[in-house]
Amino acid sequence: MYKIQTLNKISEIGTDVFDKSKYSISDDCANPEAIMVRSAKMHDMQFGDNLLAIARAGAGVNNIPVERCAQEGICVFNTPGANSNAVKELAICALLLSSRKIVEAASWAASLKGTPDAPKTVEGGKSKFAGPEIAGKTLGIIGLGAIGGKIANAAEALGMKVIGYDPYLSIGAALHLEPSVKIVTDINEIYANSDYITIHMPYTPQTKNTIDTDQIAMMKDGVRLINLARGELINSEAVVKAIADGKVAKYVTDFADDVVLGVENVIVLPHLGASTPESEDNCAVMAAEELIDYIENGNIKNSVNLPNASMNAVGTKICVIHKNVPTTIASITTAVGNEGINIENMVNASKKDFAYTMLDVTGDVPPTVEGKINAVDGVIRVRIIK
Ligand SMILES: NC(=O)C1=CN([C@@H]2O[C@H](COP(=O)(O)OP(=O)(O)OC[C@H]3O[C@@H](n4cnc5c(N)ncnc54)[C@H](O)[C@@H]3O)[C@@H](O)[C@H]2O)C=CC1
Ligand SMILES: O=C(O)C(=O)COP(=O)(O)O
Repeated sequence: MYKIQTLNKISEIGTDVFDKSKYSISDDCANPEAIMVRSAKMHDMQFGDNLLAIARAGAGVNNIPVERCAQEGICVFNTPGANSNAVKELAICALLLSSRKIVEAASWAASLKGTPDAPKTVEGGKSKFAGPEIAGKTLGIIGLGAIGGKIANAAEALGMKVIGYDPYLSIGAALHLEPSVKIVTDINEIYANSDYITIHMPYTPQTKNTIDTDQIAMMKDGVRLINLARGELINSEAVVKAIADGKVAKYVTDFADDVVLGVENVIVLPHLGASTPESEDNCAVMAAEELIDYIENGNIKNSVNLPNASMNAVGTKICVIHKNVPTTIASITTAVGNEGINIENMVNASKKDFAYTMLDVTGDVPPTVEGKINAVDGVIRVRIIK
C-alpha cells in the first residue's frame, strides 16, 4: 500500500483518482511515498526515506525546497496551467477593483443601512466613487505564461491595449497570444507606458522585489498595480510610500503582510487566486495523475526539479535519478551489463544539475543490481519497477 500525505485541503475529485486498493490518503501519516501540497511551507521539513515525490497542486513551488528534494532523490511536480483560468478571472476583477472604487463604494453603501433615505443619499454621494474605465487603457503584463497569457487575451477582448514582457517566453505560450499583444524586450517599457501593471512570474531569490522604488519611479503617475503572483515580487514598503505620495493610485494584492493591510488604496485579498472549485479540482486531478504515473511507471511529467521522461517498457524498468555529470550513464549501463542483463530500451534526460535514466530490461533482474547501480558515483536513487 502506498501512503499519500496531504498537507493542505486537496479536492476530493483529485484524491479519488487514486485506486484505494493500492493507496491510502491521509493528512497525518508517517513516512509517506508521496505528498500532495498547496501553499504549506515545506522548507523546514525533513523527509522520510520512502518519499518518492511531492506534487504541488498549483503553480508556485517557492514553498518547497526543490533543489534539496532533487539531491535527496525526491521528484517535485506542479500542475502547469491547471489554475490559470481562476487567476485570470481574479486579475480581470482586480483591474476593475483598482479602477472603479467598488470596495469603498460597497462598504459606504452598506454603512447606510438604517439611515432615513438611503436611495437619495446614494445618488447624492456616489460621485466620490467615480473611477476610469479600462477600455482604451494600456495594461502591462510581466510574465506571459499560463496566467499572464490568458490575461493578455482577455484584456484585449475588453478593449485594452496590452504590452507584455517575458524574457523566457515559451513558443507554446507565444502561440496562444493574440497577435495584437505587443511583446517588449525591455521591462522598463512596461513601467513607462502602462496605466495598469500586473505581474505573473515565479518568486525566486532572483525575482524578489522585481518592483521596488526605482521601478515605481519610472511608472506613469496614477498607475494601478496588481499582484496576484507572490507578495515578495513587489516591495510593500515602496508601494505604500508611492500611494502616500500619489504616484500609485491603487494596489491590489493577493498577499497579506503587515505593511499593506489596512492601508487606504490598497486592496488585500486573502490569497484567493486559485480558490475556485474548478481550479482546485483541475490541480488535484493533475497532481494525482502525475504521482500515479511516477510511482507506478517511473514516468515524469511536469517536474520542476527533474527532467520530463517517459517510456513504455516491455520488461522491467530500472529508474535512476543521478547527477548530470560525465561517465555516470556509462557506469550505470556497465553495472547493469556486468550482471548479465541486456538493456532493450533506454531513455535519458537532464535538467540543470540532475538527470534521469530509465532502462527497460528483459529477463531476470538479480537483487544485487540495485546495490551495484547505487554504488555508481553520482547516483542518487534507484528504483526497480516490475
Ligand atoms: N494567487 C494565486 O493563487 C496564484 C498565484 N500564482 C503565481 O503566479 C505565478 C505564475 O503562474 P503561471 O502563469 O501559472 O506560471 P507559468 O510558469 O506558466 O508562467 C510564468 C511565466 O513567467 C515568466 N518569467 C520567469 N521569470 C521571469 C522574469 N524574470 N521576468 C518576466 N517573466 C518571467 C516565465 O517565462 C513564464 O512564462 C506562479 O509562479 C505563482 O507564484 C499561480 C497560481 C495561483
Ligand atoms: O498555484 C499557486 O501558485 C497558488 O498560489 C495557489 O495557491 P493555493 O493552492 O490556493 O494555496
